[in-house]
Amino acid sequence: MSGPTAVVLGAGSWGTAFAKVLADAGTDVRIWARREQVAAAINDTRTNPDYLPGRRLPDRITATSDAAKAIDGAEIVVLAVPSQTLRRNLAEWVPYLAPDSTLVSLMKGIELGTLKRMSEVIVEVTGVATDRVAVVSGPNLAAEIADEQPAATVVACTDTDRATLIQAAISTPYFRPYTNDDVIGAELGGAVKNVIALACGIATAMNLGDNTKATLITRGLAETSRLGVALGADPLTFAGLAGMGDLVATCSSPLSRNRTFGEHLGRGETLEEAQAATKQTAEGVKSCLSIRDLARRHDVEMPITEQVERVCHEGLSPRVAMAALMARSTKPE
Ligand SMILES: NC(=O)C1=CN([C@@H]2O[C@H](COP(=O)(O)OP(=O)(O)OC[C@H]3O[C@@H](n4cnc5c(N)ncnc54)[C@H](O)[C@@H]3O)[C@@H](O)[C@H]2O)C=CC1
Ligand SMILES: O=C(CO)COP(=O)(O)O
Repeated sequence: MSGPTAVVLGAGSWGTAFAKVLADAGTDVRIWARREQVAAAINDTRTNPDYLPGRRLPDRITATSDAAKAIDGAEIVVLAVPSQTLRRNLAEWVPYLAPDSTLVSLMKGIELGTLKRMSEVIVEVTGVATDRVAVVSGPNLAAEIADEQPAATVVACTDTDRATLIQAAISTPYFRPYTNDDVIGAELGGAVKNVIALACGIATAMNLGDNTKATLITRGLAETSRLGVALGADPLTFAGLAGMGDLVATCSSPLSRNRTFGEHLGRGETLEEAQAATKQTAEGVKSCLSIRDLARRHDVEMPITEQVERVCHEGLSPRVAMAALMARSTKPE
């Protein structure tokens, strides 16, 4: 059975793995790659050696670096570029969008300066109604999904029919999507967990143990929920796949780019040294700034995010940051 046609804009590791999920669920998929050589490699070798080496991609996937060709006629338009470049990329793609297409965000970040969530950026740049935008977020480390290891995710959309359409388009024996109408909660869960994963990476490199990491995860979830509720999210979302699920996966996994980036910082490297050592997007490094600003704007306390921002961008030593967290005034849980 053939599903709707889809385009995935962005040939990074999650964009490519997600295209495989769509294809395995019976959807014909085009991938847009920024670099022609990445598109050619996908078409010629059925792999994406730069971002997802060693995983064979289904024949239903084709790739191009021509955005107009890629988007033409697609009913599902999946956005999988780094959060901070979305606005610029999307502005170029608007003319090619089909009138009733569903725009799906895979991105886990908050825009610098505007402090907008990715779905807000999408609505602002394209002018589409909010209910045409869906967010897919959950414990979905790209390499594990590409290896077909069982995992679940959340499809959040205010339009239940669209959420169900996307759910059907990505349901496979190894990928199990749940629908949810809490777009704000799903996006905040995804963005803030990257910052907490940086903290867990820092703690790992400091040789701190599982109690410390469980404390960061749990109190990280508390500050995520506080911000979410202030912005109108359903607190229950944070107990689900897009909240706790993704937080636990990212904070525990050596596959996480954010946690790995945190390890570089925890070993005493500067931001520049850590950046030089990593090729892929660690969204939390920039989003810790916008999340901190969002928290301040809404008068929400986010102590872990504050300390991660200081370590990343103000050169604070991880030991001083950890001591500052422990020295906060005592309070009820
Ligand atoms: N990799 C993962 O396991 C997961 C990633 N995500 C999220 O998905 C989003 C995309 O991440 P990945 O695919 O992992 O990224 P990646 O780091 O593997 O690749 C990023 C992609 O964006 C492209 N890119 C970089 N700068 C660009 C620009 N200025 N304009 C257009 N394209 C540009 C790169 O060429 C590459 O194709 C991020 O927000 C990430 O947080 C979400 C779930 C899982
Ligand atoms: O979002 C992710 C897993 O759900 C991937 O996390 P990283 O971007 O830290 O690799």
